[in-house]
Amino acid sequence: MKDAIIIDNYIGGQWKPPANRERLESINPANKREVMGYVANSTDFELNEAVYAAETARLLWRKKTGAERGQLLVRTAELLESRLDEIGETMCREMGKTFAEARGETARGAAILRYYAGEGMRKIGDVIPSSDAEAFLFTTRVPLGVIGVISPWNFPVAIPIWKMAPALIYGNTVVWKPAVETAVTAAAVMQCFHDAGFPLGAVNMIVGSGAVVGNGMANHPGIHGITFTGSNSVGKQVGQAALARGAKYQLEMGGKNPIIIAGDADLDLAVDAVISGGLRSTGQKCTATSRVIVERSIYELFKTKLLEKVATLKVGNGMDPSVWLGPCANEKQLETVLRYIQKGKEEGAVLLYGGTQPEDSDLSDGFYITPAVFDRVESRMSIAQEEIFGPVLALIEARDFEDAITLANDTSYGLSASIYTKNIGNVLSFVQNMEAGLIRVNAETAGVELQAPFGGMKQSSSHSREQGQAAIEFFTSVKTVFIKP
Ligand SMILES: NC(=O)C1=CN([C@@H]2O[C@H](COP(=O)(O)OP(=O)(O)OC[C@H]3O[C@@H](n4cnc5c(N)ncnc54)[C@H](O)[C@@H]3O)[C@@H](O)[C@H]2O)C=CC1
Ligand SMILES: O=C(O)CCC(=O)C(=O)O
Repeated sequence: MKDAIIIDNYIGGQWKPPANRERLESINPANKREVMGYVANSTDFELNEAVYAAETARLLWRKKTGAERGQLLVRTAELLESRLDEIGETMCREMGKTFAEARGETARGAAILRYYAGEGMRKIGDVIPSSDAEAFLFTTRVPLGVIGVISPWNFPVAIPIWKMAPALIYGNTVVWKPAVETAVTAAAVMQCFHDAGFPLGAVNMIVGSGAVVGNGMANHPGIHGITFTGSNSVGKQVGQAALARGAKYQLEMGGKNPIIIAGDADLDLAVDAVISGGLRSTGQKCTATSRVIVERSIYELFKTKLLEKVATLKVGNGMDPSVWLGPCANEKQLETVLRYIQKGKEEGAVLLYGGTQPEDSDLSDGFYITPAVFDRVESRMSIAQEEIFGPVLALIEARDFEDAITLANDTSYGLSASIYTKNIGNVLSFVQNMEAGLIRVNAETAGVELQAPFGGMKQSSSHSREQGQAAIEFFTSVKTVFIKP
């Protein structure tokens, strides 16, 4: 067990304790007795200080060239890369995903920073023919100002970086509120920005509860744009607060992602995709597979193959290299998963495998759950409609391919979806009819590429897109310029 560390706020280029000296605990979900950090329980006081620092910094920051801003992002990427093991271990111990996944996510953070460093050198406008022969008409883009970033615990490095890197490269300054559950990992990321030498106040971090700091950010008149990833209920509150005061907002929220296994699919590959997409990170991805829609002709065979493989997955502490599935990230999440497993049984689905807390005494202090496979799930059931955010797979039988598409769309969410088939007609029908922002053919439902737009349809997002060049739409305003001699 390592010693717990103190996590302060980062404001105007300095680490500062909260004025009230209050702390919250961030604990290791693999062993709830291990406190990872005593993290700031900040209030509006620190939030105001950070917004002021960001506001003061923005006038200088926006005057730097894209190349100058990009150099700082590259330096941050280098620092993150030089600390992959350290940050990967902190993440694994603080939120439970395996060390390999945590290290991979940290490397992804570095790749995102490099990508956006390059954005500093790309075009930010268009020349448009004017109706006046003497005039020059063009568009340019300007930063929004101060950006509030509210991030969750499930991707504590990648998500904040894919929000902060584009915010910064396009000339905005940032106030970031990470999830308390992963504030120790967040501080390690923030330290990379600090060590890279960003101007004082360009990036700030305030640690505290969502109800106080997160809500305070959504309502703060000094925050010009707010980008959020998390639950639907909170996302909607953030969006409404921002709308009410005329600020720009971007919300990435839940998913209930389907994978369709068509009658002609390669079943071994499909099983691997369901396991990887549904159970990696203990199912705690908004892109995780949760509904497995299988055509009747191969349903029983697919089920047998899936169960065989699921039974081989080792549950345990993610720092053990032989472990495939770490604990749920926190106690509330474990309780949510257990509640849905109970509800699934009550509503008539058949629990074929898992869904229990392991009996192994070594695991008794962690938030562990064995991966669950439900059979005979019907689309109306809660486990087929509501986001669980855990290692729970719901098998749904489809009469035929058309029925599979109808079932796949039978949800209020529309984040990601995938299909396994060899039939080009099935592929085209899926591409045309699937209501989701990210659709993948012969691949798992998770697997976001940093250079491509990412976001959902229906209730999954505010209909905006993050990542890739799509990020410029949120983090800048278009200015149309007409010049006449
Ligand atoms: N889309 C995604 O990637 C995520 C989805 N979720 C979903 O949300 C469920 C609950 O997880 P939570 O961690 O409780 O999500 P959450 O939505 O409460 O937390 C996400 C972020 O919002 C902040 N927040 C909380 N209340 C706030 C408020 N009133 N105003 C502004 N910010 C606030 C949190 O501190 C955190 O930084 C999960 O079971 C899962 O279904 C959770 C995390 C990520
Ligand atoms: O699948 C991914 O890599 C991204 C998932 C995500 O954005 C999320 O869970 O919030």
